[in-house]
Amino acid sequence: MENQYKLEVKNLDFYYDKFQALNDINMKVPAKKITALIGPSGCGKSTFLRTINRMNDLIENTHLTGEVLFDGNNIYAEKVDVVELRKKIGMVFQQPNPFPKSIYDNIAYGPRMHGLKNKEKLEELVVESLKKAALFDEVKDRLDKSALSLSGGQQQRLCIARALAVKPDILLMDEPASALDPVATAKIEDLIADLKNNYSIVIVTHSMQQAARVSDNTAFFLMGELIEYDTTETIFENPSDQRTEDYITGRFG
Ligand SMILES: Nc1ncnc2c1ncn2[C@@H]1O[C@H](COP(=O)(O)OP(=O)(O)OP(=O)(O)O)[C@@H](O)[C@H]1O
Repeated sequence: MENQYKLEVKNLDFYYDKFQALNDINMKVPAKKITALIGPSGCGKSTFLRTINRMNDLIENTHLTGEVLFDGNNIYAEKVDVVELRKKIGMVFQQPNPFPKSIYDNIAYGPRMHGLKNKEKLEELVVESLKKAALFDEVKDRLDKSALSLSGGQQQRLCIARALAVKPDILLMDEPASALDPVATAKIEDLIADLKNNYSIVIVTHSMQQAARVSDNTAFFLMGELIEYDTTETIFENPSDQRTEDYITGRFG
């Protein structure tokens, strides 16, 4: 049987110094689905997302207890190679953050770092990644131009292409469209829907409309706790917790 769940989070507590930002999170993330994380500002969505590929390791004075199983293996086990892990679990941030390099080099950077030297293979991979991120047609004549010359929406798709180039399994997205206008946002949402066929996606969003539009399952967080996690339809149409209902109907948050 193919692994039904890509990720299994068990009894996860997370602390910034003495402040507990996540409290006993238990959650299973299915493969090749889109899982949205929603909740009011400061409830721990981004913190939770960063625990999934150990980005929080980069923040001083943090610690966690519990487990995050990726394909059944605890990513916090001692022998885990974090660079390899982040290759399999890629991340796209709120602000597009291309390197100040050419479009081509932005995409080629990761594969090169992981040892791919062959020029033709690299080129193939760059083209393939740009196509997957629905950007190729717009940039194919200027791959040698600076990535910073692209529009915000194009830059974000470039960052998605860059994440795809190292062939991840999971894509983590932290409000990937919040810095973009509605047209660019729609493109990113279409792209995310498309990517679901091949990747498992976890997306943090402030926009409940966006969660409702793109995701299969939705998790509602409040003050560091996972209050309710169900199909997106259930969360938005028939939530079982009053706090979820209050949030999605706009009564707080
Ligand atoms: N680097 C940090 N150091 C200390 N505390 C932090 C740090 N990052 C986040 N926090 C705290 O942890 C809690 C959760 O923050 P987090 O950014 O995960 O929330 P969020 O739900 O993603 O919020 P938003 O929607 O505003 O981005 C907040 O109380 C925040 O102040």
